[in-house]
Amino acid sequence: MANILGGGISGLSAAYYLSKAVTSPIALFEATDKIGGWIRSSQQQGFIFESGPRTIRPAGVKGRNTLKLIESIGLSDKVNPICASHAAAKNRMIYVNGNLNLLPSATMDIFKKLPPFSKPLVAAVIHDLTAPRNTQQLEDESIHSFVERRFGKEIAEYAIGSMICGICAGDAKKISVKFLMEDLFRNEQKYGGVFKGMILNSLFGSKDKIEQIDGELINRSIRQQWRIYSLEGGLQRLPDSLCSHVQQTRTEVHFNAACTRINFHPDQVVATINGKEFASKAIISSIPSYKLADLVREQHPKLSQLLEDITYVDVATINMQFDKANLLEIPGFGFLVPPCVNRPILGVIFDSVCFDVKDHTLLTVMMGGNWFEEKFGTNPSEQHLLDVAMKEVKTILKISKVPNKTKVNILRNCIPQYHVGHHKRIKDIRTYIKDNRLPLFLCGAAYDGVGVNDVIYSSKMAVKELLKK
Ligand SMILES: C=Cc1c2[nH]c(c1C)Cc1[nH]c(c(CCC(=O)O)c1C)Cc1[nH]c(c(C)c1CCC(=O)O)Cc1[nH]c(c(C)c1C=C)C2
Repeated sequence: MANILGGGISGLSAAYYLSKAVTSPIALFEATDKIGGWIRSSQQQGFIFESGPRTIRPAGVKGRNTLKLIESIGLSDKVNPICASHAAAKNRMIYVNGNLNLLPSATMDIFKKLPPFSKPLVAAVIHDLTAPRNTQQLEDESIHSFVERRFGKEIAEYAIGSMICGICAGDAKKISVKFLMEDLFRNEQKYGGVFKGMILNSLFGSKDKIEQIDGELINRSIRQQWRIYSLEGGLQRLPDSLCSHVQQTRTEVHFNAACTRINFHPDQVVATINGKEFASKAIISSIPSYKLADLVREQHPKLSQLLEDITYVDVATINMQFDKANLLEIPGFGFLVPPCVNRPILGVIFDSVCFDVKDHTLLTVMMGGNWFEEKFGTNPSEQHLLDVAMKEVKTILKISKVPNKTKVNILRNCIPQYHVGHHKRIKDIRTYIKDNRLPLFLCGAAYDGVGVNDVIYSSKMAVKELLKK
């Protein structure tokens, strides 16, 4: 039926959705000896170190879709939720002007003047209501320039600059507004302002039909007001369990099976893997776009170029475990450092707060992203990255104790960057595939969202598309 390339969470999800719909055997090819992609949890003397993603959001259609999948593979009782009243859900900070500043968490906070902002956040609403409409009908722009025009410079620099770091380790001055705020961007174009658009849309706008996904775990997440959740034993339990599940439902998972070429023929598509040819009716690709670009270059150079134009960044994550509890002055999710502050780190996650670890303090320092090479060169040593991380922890969190255990992870090309023009590029890629009738179905982080929920949902959509043919 179809061969699947890539054994990260997206490829495994594709195998899961496909195996639910068809009875023929499915083959999944993973280039390395591990499944799970960037989701990697390791046990260190009883503590869990996550090198990549560690939590998932339950909200929205994509969030509910992931909960449904988790329930259906029997992981409901392994979910560790963080509810609305938890410190990790309420306290998020940004480091500006030499201080950790709590971001507003309650509605009434928008009327208060909270540093580092020089005015109450309600001033940003007034700014939007009074700022002129952009007269040029832009197809796209950077999220920084859009937010600066509509809500003012401080919101763009501090709030959006750091948020984009926390989501894709990217530069808000390069990332497309459509990455996070497509509806708000359209509101301005249609109504002249974001809030004007929100009000008019709620009164007169047509309501889009939202996919209904129900389930016991979803109901529990709503009842208990989950904000984020992790899994007992670490997030890697998700790809591990998904892999066991699909292996029991007719999917053959091949390890150390890197694809080196894809050849499209009139009635089949052939993937060359370790020198052997594997024919199928279709291919679902969940591998990074730059890797897929190499595989199709010979037959489809134009498609290859479009795929190659999606750039990726490197992120270093440094896990630290201190043999002492309560080293943090303010318990919370952690803090982000906006790029305008120009420090060598992007942020720090307070893992011991998020995961209720008593007696010890666990942190993860995030570094690099869009600024990896600028700050650390092309090939920094693990020791150098660790030294920088420890120095920043000492300066910002005033923790001068030496960590008992550390782990440095350098994640090369881990997050795709949805730069201005990304949506047009993705449209061009899909148009090319359609016009050339290629039996190629795309999922993964490169196209329609970089989060765990996004990539699982992208696999569901890729399978849906394949089954339509
Ligand atoms: C390896 C670093 C990652 C950075 N962003 C992501 C990864 C994997 C992906 C990501 N992180 C967040 C989102 C938003 C939606 C969501 O699914 O929650 C996405 C797509 C939010 C987020 N940011 C940080 C954390 C711990 C989370 C929760 C989700 C997760 O566990 O990844 C902190 C953080 N992430 C990055 C940086 C630089 C950073 C800074 C403190 C980059």
